[in-house]
Parts: sequence; structure tokens; C-alpha cells
Amino acid sequence: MNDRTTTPPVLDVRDVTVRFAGLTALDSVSFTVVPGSVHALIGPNGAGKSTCFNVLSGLYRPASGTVRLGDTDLTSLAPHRIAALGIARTFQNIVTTEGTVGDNLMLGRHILSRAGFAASALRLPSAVREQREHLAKAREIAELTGLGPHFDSPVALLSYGDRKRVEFARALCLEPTVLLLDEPVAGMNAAERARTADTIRTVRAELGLSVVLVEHDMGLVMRLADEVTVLDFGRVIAHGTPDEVRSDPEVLRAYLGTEATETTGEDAA
Ligand SMILES: Nc1ncnc2c1ncn2[C@@H]1O[C@H](COP(=O)(O)OP(=O)(O)OP(=O)(O)O)[C@@H](O)[C@H]1O
Repeated sequence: MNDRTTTPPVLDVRDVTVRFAGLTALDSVSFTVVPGSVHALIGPNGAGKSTCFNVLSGLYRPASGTVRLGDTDLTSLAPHRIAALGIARTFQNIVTTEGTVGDNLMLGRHILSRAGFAASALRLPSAVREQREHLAKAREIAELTGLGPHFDSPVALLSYGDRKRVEFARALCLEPTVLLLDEPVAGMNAAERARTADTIRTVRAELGLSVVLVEHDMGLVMRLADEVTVLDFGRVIAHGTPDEVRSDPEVLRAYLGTEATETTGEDAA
């Protein structure tokens, strides 16, 4: 895991524009994720949140603008390079159903493997030792995320909330400095949301990483986030602390008549 005494690098998004045919999905979007903070990206449906995550993780290349992690320009790097540099993400709708929890967490360790295919296939001592270290780290992350008791269980037998937690833990297995969480509590019941909020807090405190959070559950966002950037029609319309954006007239206007789920957060954190 990250040495918690080291500070993760600043993630800086500068003037990022993404266009799909005639539609400008992101229009000169800028924000900075302060190291070790929880930074929420919110906005009504279609505001550009997922597009932004896809730029941050290298799935989309912006028409203009830059994404930098510390001194490194990520803007034109492939997703696996960005992951290897320490940005891990979860996906909105992907919930693992194959293998055991341990299998899934070990998949998350794959990108960190140093032993080559031949060394692994021949079970050379160096490869066996490395595999053992990866397994120990995967168990540590399972404990941290509340999946310890389920480590050897088939994922298919877990509750929906725990399966989503496996995705979260798998992203953490990359030992990221920045974790992108795309709707981590979507579809969860109140108890599962509350557990996930606790897990996000624990992980951030224990590992000292930065979290960028896209979430429609406004109660959870307001309780977890240090800073909030609000998008509407691809533009940043507000930025500040949860209290600042909550009372911002532009934000209230953007959400008026939309399905912002103010109601779901009361018991979530
Ligand atoms: N691959 C694509 N091709 C064309 N248009 C797209 C594509 N992806 C997103 N869009 C459009 O870009 C805009 C922003 O979409 P995006 O999915 O980023 O919004 P969002 O804020 O994540 O919405 P939601 O909260 O519903 O997930 C929308 O108008 C959407 O229809």
C-alpha cells in the first residue's frame, strides 16, 4: 500500500474539452484534486461526469486540455499506463460474478506483477515468493474493505453490496494514489450504503489516497466530500465545500426538476 507518510500527487484537470459529433460533453472543464482529499464530481444526468472519468482513466482522449498527475502528463496515455501510474477506477454498472473474492483481488494485483510468464509457469522461487506477497496484500485489502471473512467465497454467493465492494477492493489492489469511484453506492440499500461510506472513510484515512467520487446520492456526497465540483451540460457551474455548493443558486437551478436523490443520504453516512 502507499506509505501513509507520503503525500499522493496532485491530480490536475485543466481546460478539458470532449466532443461527440456535434455534442460538447465536456466544455473546458478544470478542477484540482487536493492530495488525500475526497473530491466529488456531481451534476444532473448527462452533465458529463462519466465522460470526465473516462478521460481521467484514459478511455477517452480529450479534444483539448490536459490531465496531470504530479509532474506527469496523462492526457494521451493508454488506460493501462495510467493505471500503472497510480490511478485506479471502479465502473458504475460492473458487478463481478466470477471466481472467489481472492481471485478477483489477485486480478487487481496483475498489473503490479514483476515475474514474467515463464518464471510464473515454471514456479521459480522468485515468482512463488512474489505470488505469496500479492496474496498477503490482497488479504490485507480484503480486511480493510470488510471482505476478509469472504476471501475464499465465490463472489456469486455474496450480496449485491458485497459484490460492489469487491470491485472497490479490486481497484485498491492496484495500490493507487488516486481512486476514481463511479457511483459506488448505486443500487445499494441503506445499510450497504452506510457500510460503503465507512469503507471509503477508512481507506482514505488508512491509505492516505485521494478519492474522486461520482455519486447521485447527495446525502453521501455532502457527508464524505472535502470539495465538490458541479457539472451541468459539460461545464463547471460551481466548485467549493459541500456547504458552499449546497447553497449555490446555479447548483439549485441545475438540480431543480431533476432526480437528485437528496432523500437517500440521511442514513448513508
Ligand atoms: N460515447 C458517447 N457518444 C456520444 N455521446 C455520448 C457518449 N458518452 C456520453 N455521451 C453524451 O455526453 C453527455 C455527457 O454524458 P455522461 O455519461 O458523461 O454524463 P453523466 O453526468 O455521467 O450522466 P449520468 O449521471 O446519467 O451517468 C450526454 O449528453 C451523453 O449523452
